Amino acid sequence: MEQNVENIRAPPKSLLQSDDLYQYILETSVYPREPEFLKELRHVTASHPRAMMATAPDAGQLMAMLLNLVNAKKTVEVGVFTGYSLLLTALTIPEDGKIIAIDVNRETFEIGLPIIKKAGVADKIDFIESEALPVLDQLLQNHENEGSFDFAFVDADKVSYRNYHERLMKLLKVNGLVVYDNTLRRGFVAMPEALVPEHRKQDREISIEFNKFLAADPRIQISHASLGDGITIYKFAARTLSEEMEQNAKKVPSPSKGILQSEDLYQYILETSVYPREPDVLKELRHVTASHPRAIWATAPDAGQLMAMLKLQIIAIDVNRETFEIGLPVIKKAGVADKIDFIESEALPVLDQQLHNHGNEGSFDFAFVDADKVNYWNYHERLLKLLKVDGLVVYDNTLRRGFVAMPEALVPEHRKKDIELTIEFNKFLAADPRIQISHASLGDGIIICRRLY
Ligand SMILES: C[S@@+](CC[C@H](N)C(=O)[O-])C[C@H]1O[C@@H](n2cnc3c(N)ncnc32)[C@H](O)[C@@H]1O
Repeated sequence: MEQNVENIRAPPKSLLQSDDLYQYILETSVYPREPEFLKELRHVTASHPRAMMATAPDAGQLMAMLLNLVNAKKTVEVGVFTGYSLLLTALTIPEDGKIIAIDVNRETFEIGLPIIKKAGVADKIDFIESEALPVLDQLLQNHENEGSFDFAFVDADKVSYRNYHERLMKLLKVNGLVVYDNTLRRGFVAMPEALVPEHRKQDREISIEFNKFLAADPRIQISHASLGDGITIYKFAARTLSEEMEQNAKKVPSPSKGILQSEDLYQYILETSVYPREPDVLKELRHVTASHPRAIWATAPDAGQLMAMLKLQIIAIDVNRETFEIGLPVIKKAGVADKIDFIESEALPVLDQQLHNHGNEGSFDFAFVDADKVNYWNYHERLLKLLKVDGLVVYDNTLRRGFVAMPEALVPEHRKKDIELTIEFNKFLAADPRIQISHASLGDGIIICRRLY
C-alpha cells in the first residue's frame, strides 16, 4: 500500500483535544499539589534528551490516589528512568513500605537519586539494575512472595508486557493493582496505520495487541484511563468475568464527550476496554437513554469504569423522578433495586437531613455528584461530614468538554456562567487541604477526592 508521507503525524504532546486543556489540568489540579521533591525531580529530568519518558504528572496523581486506596506497602516498579513514578510511590507508601525498582539502566536512576535521598525515602527502595523478567522470576522462586504485593507499576519495554503480566498476576494479592503506562501511545493506537511514522509502527502494534489481550483477561477488572499517555489499571478480582464478557461484546454507542484529541481515540478506548466489559444491564440502560434528548447527561462509560474500580454505596437523589423511571425497569431487572433509596428532591435538604442523624456522620464510603454546579460547594461541605475518613467523593463534568481551558471569547454566551462556576470549583478543590485529589481526563472530566481527616 502506498503511504501518503505528508499525512504522517508527529506525536501529539497529550491525548487531549488541546495542549491548553492538558496544561489546565496540570496547572489547576496537579502542580499546586505536587510535593516539592517531585517537582524538583521533574525539573532535573526536563533537560534529559529522553525527558518525554517520565511518567506524566496527572497519571502520577491518580497513581498516588490508588496507592492510598489499596493501602499499598509492598510494591514493584518496572522501568524507573530518573525516578518520577518511583519517588511518587516512595512518598505515598507508609514508613515501613518497600519498593522493588527494576531498570536496565542505573545511570538515569542516579540522576534522580540525590533528590530521593533528600526526600528521606531512599530506604524504602531496593533498586535492581537488570532486565526485569529474570528479577520477577527470581521473586517467584521464593514462594512467600506469591500473592504478597499490593501494587505494581509497569513502564518499560512494551514487548515484554505479556510476560510481566503473567508474573505479576502471581505476585499480586487478590484486589492488588497493577498499572501499565503508555497504553495509548500518544493516540497512535487509534490512528490509521498510514498516518503512523514508520519507526513507531511496531511499537503501536504491540500496544494494540496488549490492550486487547488485557481487555479479554477474565482474571482482572480494568479501567483504561486517558491520563498522561494512557494508563490501564488492573484490579485483581476474585470472581471470573469471562461469561459476562462474552455476552457483553455487542456494541451500543455512547454519545461522545469529546475532550480527547480525536473521536477515534475515544471510541478506541470504549471499544477496546470499556464496552466488552460493560455489564449487559448497563448497556441496556445506555441504550434506553440514547433516545432521550438529554442523553449526553449520562455519565461517560469510561468514567464509570474507573468508578467501579472504586467503591460504591447508594442513596440516589434527583429533582426529577421521571428520568429515573426510564432506567428503573432495567435496574429492577438487574436485581439491584433493593440497594437503592431514590429520593425525589433538591439534594441540599436531603444531605442536611442525613446530617441531622448524627449516626450518619463519617459513615459513607462513596459519593458521586453530577447535578447543579452552583451547589457543588454546598454539597462538598455536607459530603465531607458524611464521608468516612478515606471515603471518596467523585465530581463529574469538571472539564466541560474542554471549555474550562478556552479563552472566554470562544465560550458560547449561554454557557459562560456555568463554565465559570466549574473553573472556580476546580480551583477550590485544588486548594482544599482536607482532601487528596486526582483530576482525571476521563469522560467529561472527573475529580476524585479522598477525605484525609
Ligand atoms: C518510560 S521509562 C520509565 C519512566 C519512569 N516510570 C518515570 O517515571 O520516569 C522506561 C524505562 O524502562 C527501562 N527498561 C527498558 N527495558 C527494560 C527491561 N527489559 N527491564 C527493565 N527495565 C527496562 C529503560 O531503561 C527506561 O529507563
